[in-house]
Amino acid sequence: MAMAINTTLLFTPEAMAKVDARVIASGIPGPELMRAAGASVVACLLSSWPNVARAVVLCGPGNNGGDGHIAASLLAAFGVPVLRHGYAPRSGTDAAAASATCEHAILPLGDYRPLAGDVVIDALFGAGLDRAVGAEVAAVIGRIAEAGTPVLAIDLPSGLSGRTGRPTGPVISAERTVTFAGLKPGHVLMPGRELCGVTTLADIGMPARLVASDDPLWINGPHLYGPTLPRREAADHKYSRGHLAVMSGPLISGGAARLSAMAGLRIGAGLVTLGTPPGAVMAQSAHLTAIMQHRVGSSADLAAWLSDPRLSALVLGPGFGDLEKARDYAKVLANARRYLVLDADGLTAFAGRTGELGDMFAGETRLVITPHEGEFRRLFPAIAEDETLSKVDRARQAAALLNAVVVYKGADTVIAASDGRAAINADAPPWLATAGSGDVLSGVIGGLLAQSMPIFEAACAGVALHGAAASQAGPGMTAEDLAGLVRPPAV
Ligand SMILES: NC(=O)C1=CN([C@@H]2O[C@H](COP(=O)(O)OP(=O)(O)OC[C@H]3O[C@@H](n4cnc5c(N)ncnc54)[C@H](OP(=O)(O)O)[C@@H]3O)[C@@H](O)[C@H]2O)[C@@H](O)CC1
Ligand SMILES: Nc1ncnc2c1ncn2[C@@H]1O[C@H](COP(=O)(O)OP(=O)(O)O)[C@@H](O)[C@H]1O
Ligand SMILES: [K+]
Repeated sequence: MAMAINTTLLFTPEAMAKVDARVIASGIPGPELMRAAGASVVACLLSSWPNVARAVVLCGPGNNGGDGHIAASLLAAFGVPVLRHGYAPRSGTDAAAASATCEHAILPLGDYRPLAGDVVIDALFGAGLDRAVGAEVAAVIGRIAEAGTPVLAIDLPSGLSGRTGRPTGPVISAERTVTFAGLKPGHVLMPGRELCGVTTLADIGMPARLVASDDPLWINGPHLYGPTLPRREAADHKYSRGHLAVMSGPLISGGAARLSAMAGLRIGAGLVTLGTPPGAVMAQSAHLTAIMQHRVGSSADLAAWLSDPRLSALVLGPGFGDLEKARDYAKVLANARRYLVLDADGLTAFAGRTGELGDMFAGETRLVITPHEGEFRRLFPAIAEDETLSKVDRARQAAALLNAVVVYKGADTVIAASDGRAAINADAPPWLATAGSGDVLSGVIGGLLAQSMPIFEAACAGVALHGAAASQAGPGMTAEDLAGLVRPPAV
């Protein structure tokens, strides 16, 4: 039978509980899963800390604790000194059976004092955590952090929500985390990703067909967008590869639009034109070679330009400046049924007016918005303030409100569509946090839209390829370097 880890879907704790139930109902007993989970924890511990002096298993009352008991008994069998501190399992449960396999007594949690050479196995709470940990757990978390004792977390560091990636209160900071069958949002959303340390996904013998979920939530990657990437054909000519327009701001802030336009060209749009206000045309000309210009000073100019049907996608916002004009242009673009990437000033222009923006772009989804945290808060204050919502929930709600694809940026960029599909991008390097890198992203997405990629897939691919270019550039990268390194993958 094919056993599996699922490396593309993300499973909320609720979705993973359904997987568990399905697997057990299929005839694989819970204790067997627990034994495999405990064994994978031991394998990780012994390969990462081969010189461990003492393995200290902190065990909670549920199945997370059960995995810890299995690990404790295996480690003892291997001759590793073992200590168990924590709570007794509830009687009659799989965790109780697991606990009975270990002869070491369970000492009170509060009695644990870290020693040099200890490695802590955190088996207190995993997917079942639903509130802040109590004072006793908080105290031991504090002592471990103070002593700098390395922690290997089972499933999730205790105190971290697997759904939101946010701590519910005091939280373990792990060096490594071993989780099972599939990642949870909490492993990739910030700050969860950092609190987990290095996360390993272990195969515990669940049949592949059962490691599935109805929730359309993925890790971002080519499994989402690969089949829809623009294909290069021998008969291609520049017009067949799409025409992207980037609206330029005034003289003082034209660089942002240039970065965006350069990225659009690099990602493969056949033509890229700056729509430039008359006062900035000369200055832009001095900087441009492959990128063309068209004079656009008013909504009427823009509407006239859009009579060219080849102009299929536009970017509006980077360095744009004039908020009223941004609103007018967005309306013209919506009426002309063009694809629009709205970024930066284009987003600020609609603060307090998201209803208006959603109405403009009703019907087939043609709008992508790319807010960073500040812009998201400005646009959707009520959603942003709701502490019960994860970043995925927030992006999904915003997407549904606007009938748009939302690219909610950050170290854990979330891409969400109005139909509920969502992806989390977890591998962008931190040196992307540099002025102008967001302008490059809007151009990448715009360039892919101009090449007729479907809108959600274009946004996912844009975020992934933007991150890949940054990884290639390395630390010290500037937005100019980044725009120069963006490339379409070979298809
Ligand atoms: N998915 C898989 O593939 C597999 C999963 N497995 C493992 O199962 C784990 C999930 O087990 P689980 O459901 O028993 O939950 P777990 O995290 O042990 O919590 C236990 C109980 O603690 C309580 N509690 C909650 N918060 C609390 C707080 N702050 N302070 C105090 N108490 C708190 C709450 O009970 P309550 O007190 O509310 O009645 C809760 O029910 C999973 O993480 C993985 O390690 C593997 O064994 C096999 C394959
Ligand atoms: N710590 C980080 N790790 C990875 N990517 C990041 C990080 N911080 C920001 N980014 C990415 O860098 C880009 C910054 O965009 P933005 O904030 O709009 O910058 P700017 O307005 O200067 O262009 C986004 O793609 C964002 O997701
Ligand atoms: K844990």
